[in-house]
Amino acid sequence: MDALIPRARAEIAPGAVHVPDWLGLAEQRDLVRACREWARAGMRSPTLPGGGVMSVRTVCLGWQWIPYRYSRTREDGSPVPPVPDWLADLGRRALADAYQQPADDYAPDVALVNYYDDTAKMGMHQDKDERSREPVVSLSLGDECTFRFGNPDSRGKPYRDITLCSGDLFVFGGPSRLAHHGVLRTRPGTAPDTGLRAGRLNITLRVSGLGRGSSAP
Ligand SMILES: O=C(O)CCC(=O)C(=O)O
Ligand SMILES: [Fe+2]
Repeated sequence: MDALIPRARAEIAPGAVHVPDWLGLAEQRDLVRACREWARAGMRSPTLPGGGVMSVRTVCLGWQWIPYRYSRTREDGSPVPPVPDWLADLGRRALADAYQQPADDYAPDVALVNYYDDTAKMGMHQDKDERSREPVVSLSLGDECTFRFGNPDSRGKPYRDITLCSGDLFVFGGPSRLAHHGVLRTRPGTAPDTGLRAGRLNITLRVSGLGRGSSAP
């Protein structure tokens, strides 16, 4: 993005807030390093029930998201490592800053780390496999993308297309918690020096509402 034009915090829809440049470069680099560590377990492209394979590659913390449910174990049967406390703390700080009110009770227990290569995208969908309707916190790292944020009723209009850059925060909750959203495209070569060689990373924090000991619904 053109750094000469500061991008302002914006409410994209009721309960959906974009906070540009929320993370400083040092924090972005720390997160990229953490993602690289989590990715050592292997990042996979989820297969949809219809047989399609997503272009995004994902590694999960807390609960494994398998379209369209959650599991305590990964594909190979190994347990999913928990969301680290520092990441949940970051989620609380993000929510408080986005909504400009305390968020001490926010306790994300799911983190999806999505990696987009230069051609990956994500179709319009709702995040609705959680039992909780607590807000979703999303952090972007690496290349910019065009993010489409719509409405809860359909994949179509009204929606808004915004650019998410490295370090940007996007939160959606309240009336927008079940809004459809997707990633239309990334823009290769637009990242600052985050330590990521290519592509885009997105960390999505959610509250599963599934409880500690429970199994997937
Ligand atoms: O990559 C993004 O910005 C969005 C990711 C997303 O919507 C999801 O993982 O459900
Ligand atoms: Fe999503």
